[in-house]
Amino acid sequence: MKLNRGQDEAIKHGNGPCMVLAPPGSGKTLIVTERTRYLIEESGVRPDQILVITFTRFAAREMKERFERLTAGKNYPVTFGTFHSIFYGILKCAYGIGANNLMSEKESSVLLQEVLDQTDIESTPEVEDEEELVRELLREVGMVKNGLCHLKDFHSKYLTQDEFAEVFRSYEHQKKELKKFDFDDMLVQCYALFRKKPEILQGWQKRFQYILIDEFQDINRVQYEVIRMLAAPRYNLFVVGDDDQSIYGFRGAKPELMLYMKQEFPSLRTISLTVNYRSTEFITGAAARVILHNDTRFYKRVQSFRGRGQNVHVQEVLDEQEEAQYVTEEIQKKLDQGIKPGEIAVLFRAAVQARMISEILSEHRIPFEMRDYVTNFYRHFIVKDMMAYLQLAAGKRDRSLFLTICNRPLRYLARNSMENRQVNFEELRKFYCDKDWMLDIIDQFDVDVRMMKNMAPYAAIQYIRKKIGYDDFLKEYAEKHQISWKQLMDVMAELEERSKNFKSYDEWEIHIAKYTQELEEQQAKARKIKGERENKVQLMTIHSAKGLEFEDVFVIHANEGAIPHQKAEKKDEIEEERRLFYVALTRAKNNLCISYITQKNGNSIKPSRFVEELLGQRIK
Ligand SMILES: Nc1ncnc2c1ncn2[C@@H]1O[C@H](COP(=O)(O)OP(=O)(O)OP(=O)(O)O)[C@@H](O)[C@H]1O
Repeated sequence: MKLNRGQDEAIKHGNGPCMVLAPPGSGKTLIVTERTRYLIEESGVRPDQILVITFTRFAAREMKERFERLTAGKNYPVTFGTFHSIFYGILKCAYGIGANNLMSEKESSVLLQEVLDQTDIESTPEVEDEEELVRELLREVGMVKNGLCHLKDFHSKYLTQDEFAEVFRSYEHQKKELKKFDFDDMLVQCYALFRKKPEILQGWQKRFQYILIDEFQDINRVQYEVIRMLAAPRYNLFVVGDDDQSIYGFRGAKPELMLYMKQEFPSLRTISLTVNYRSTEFITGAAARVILHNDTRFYKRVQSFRGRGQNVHVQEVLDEQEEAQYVTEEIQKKLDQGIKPGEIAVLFRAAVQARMISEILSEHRIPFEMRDYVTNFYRHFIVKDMMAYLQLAAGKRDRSLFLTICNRPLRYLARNSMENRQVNFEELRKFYCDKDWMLDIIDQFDVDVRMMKNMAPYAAIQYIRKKIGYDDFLKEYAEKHQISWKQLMDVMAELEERSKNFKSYDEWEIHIAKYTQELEEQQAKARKIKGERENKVQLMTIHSAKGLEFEDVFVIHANEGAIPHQKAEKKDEIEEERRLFYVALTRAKNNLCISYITQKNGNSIKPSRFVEELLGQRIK
């Protein structure tokens, strides 16, 4: 492979800070491995003094493998790792913490859920269910830590300032009591350690005299600060990145730190690369037309090394079903032409958008692999409410079931009227014996539960919605929390549709347990690092596709509300969505197909503004 001038210059950079700014497919990863080899073999740097940092375990492993292929058989002891793995190693040496001190994502969620249960905080705006609220709050807790923010300066999207502070403090306190560290603590604790113990910092500065970082645009404040301390006093800091591919703002990434570096290190050498070796001209051109609409970016010139290639294809389809059929047929044609399944990717903004395509691919017996977490529909709060009603109808009387739905719709039943593990209507009547109007409500509640006793799930759900008044409750809920009522009705419609397949609650319950187990097993597999992808079509979110490349890429569901995501409103949020779309387009080497739907649940839906930017025209 003949390196271009910019690549050669970057690889052979001497000492001091250097930043390589480069577009997709320009060989950034290649430069990191080549430079590491160069430092050892040409500049005489000791391999154990070199630290190479990436953002994901997958990327770290791929980088290490590329380096090992490059330096076949030499087994240089260079340290490759993610920020987390490296900072964990440092904390391990300093405090002797071990794997049992680390909290898994699941444990963090459980703890945060417990913290929420100890407060009076109700389900809140903008999230669909408790599970999503926990996930979002954990992300916000992480943002405070990763951004080295003061609590008073942080504004939660979901809780008031006081509520968020209460949750944050309580979560941190209980975690400390358990002597546990979560994912983000690794960074914050390392930062605190280096500030408190200069002698420890000096030891690590001596150990890692050359630091190289890939995907630098994804760095957050605390990572930046720790690296700055670690790289001192020599600042042999070599970073590569592309501000247009910064897609982790929602987790606290600060691409502007790339700009900041220029001010902080006046001696910083900046090298810009311009050649894209991955994608054809049609693809790089289409991607460039889209990203030009972002204001906050470094200007870049990009040339394709590959020639014109095939035109980018944009396909309009009626709905998700038709889209999945279309993409599956196109994939089959590619496979018939001899393209390996692993060289084909289907990319989407959110994992739920893979539901239909995965079903149709299975029907056609096309092997595929999903990389992302798909939320379990049965964990949605509406579904949980319906299930609680159905269980009461089936004769169960657990307190938790009563607590779930006793005020959905509002019945004015207080928690302390249900003190026992098992609740019965007689006890409720006794509790409210001096309030006639409450007795009427309880009687009606009792009648409703008995009415549903012999109903099939579909009929029972109809009864809950219309006779008990659950739809009205949802309407009020949507208004109070300013969320889309239509979205809640979509969940209801989907649940009703699914309920038709089951004659009784018991039958349905068995199905849900089996489905949940299968989903969890598939997700546990997906979490493991994947190597071999040759034999399976790759289905993944755009976030997961970062850094990867494929012969053929299908970007599905390119619609307003999906990408840009419906929650993205502010200019910077839209710009991050545009960068995501850009990342998706630039994964393709030869063929790129983008599809959008025109109808969803009977309503018309618009194509993404990014598709219009790509085409250079409005779609009518
Ligand atoms: N000088 C070169 N000559 C030929 N091919 C090259 C050259 N430099 C890089 N490539 C090839 O271009 C492709 C993209 O390289 P690489 O994955 O390193 O890009 P990247 O800049 O890290 O991309 P991204 O930012 O999109 O993740 C790879 O297949 C790589 O082998």
